[in-house]
Amino acid sequence: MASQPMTIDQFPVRKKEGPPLTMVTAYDAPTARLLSRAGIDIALVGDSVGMVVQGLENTLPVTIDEMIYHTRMVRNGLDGPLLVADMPFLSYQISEEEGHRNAGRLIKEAGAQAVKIEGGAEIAGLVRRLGLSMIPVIGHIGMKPMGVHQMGGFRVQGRNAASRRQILNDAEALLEAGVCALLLEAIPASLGEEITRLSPVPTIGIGAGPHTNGQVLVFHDLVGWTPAPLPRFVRGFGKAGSVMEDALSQFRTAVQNRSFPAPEETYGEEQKASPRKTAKPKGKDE
Ligand SMILES: Nc1nc(=O)c2c([nH]1)NC[C@@H]1CN(c3ccc(C(=O)N[C@@H](CCC(=O)O)C(=O)O)cc3)CN21
Ligand SMILES: CC(C)C(=O)C(=O)O
Ligand SMILES: [Mg+2]
Repeated sequence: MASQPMTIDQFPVRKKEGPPLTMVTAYDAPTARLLSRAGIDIALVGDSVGMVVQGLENTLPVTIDEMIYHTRMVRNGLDGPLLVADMPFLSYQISEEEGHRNAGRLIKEAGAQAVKIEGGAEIAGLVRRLGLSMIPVIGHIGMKPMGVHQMGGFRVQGRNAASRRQILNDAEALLEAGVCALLLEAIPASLGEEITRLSPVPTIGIGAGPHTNGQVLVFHDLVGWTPAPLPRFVRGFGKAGSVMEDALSQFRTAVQNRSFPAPEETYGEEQKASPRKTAKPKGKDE
């Protein structure tokens, strides 16, 4: 259960003391309720919705209107975790003005409390501009899934000296521009450690090793609802996929052998209290 609602002013504190931050993706209200009940710190409405929910091969087709729609649904079920929304592909790359308008929509129309943006030094101007509108930004560096075509697939980043230097430069530029946290994706643990050491704000890692100030995973991956093969950094903490599949096959069997619906699951012609669901004593029906 959520104790104190999570807010961004607690980030510097959680960097220094307390347990590592937990962030999990959510795309709808029922999932938001689960995160809230489990005491997760941050709900991320990720553009991974394109892959995980829409069934696409990458995140590029996701639109700002889809992100607003999903962020609203999450907001409606959320009680406690901080609400962060991803800026999708082409919602901020064309101009700072467009980025400003779209980040503002996620806050104003959808109820996000911060936005997350893939990019390094090239988005520093936008981060500063959003800061002037008091919109908190999480910078997302390392593997940036929107670069899938440039990378030729989803590839671990920062493994050679030049790439490592570039990611460190990006981290420094974002920190200078005033990000409230850094999300580090698919980089060697030693680089995750180095950025965490130089950063005054929390780092949250996904495939960035054990030294970051928090960890994030995609909901469907961590509950065991994503088909194999999974990236190396995923741990399936549950078996939600097989639990739901089992419920579905039980339903199919029960319908086919006519054990469902049973009499107590069936309406008579008279109004009758259901023995399971109402407190009305038996025999007092009108
Ligand atoms: N379900 C899901 N989980 C995610 O973590 C996730 C998404 N979707 N969609 C958006 C991005 C894309 N992500 C990905 C996708 C694939 C790999 C992957 O295949 N990694 C390989 C390593 C590749 C290499 O060695 O360079 C692996 O085996 O870990 C990693 C991150 C992370 N994000
Ligand atoms: C994987 C996380 C960090 C993300 O950006 C997303 O879910 O879109
Ligand atoms: Mg994303």
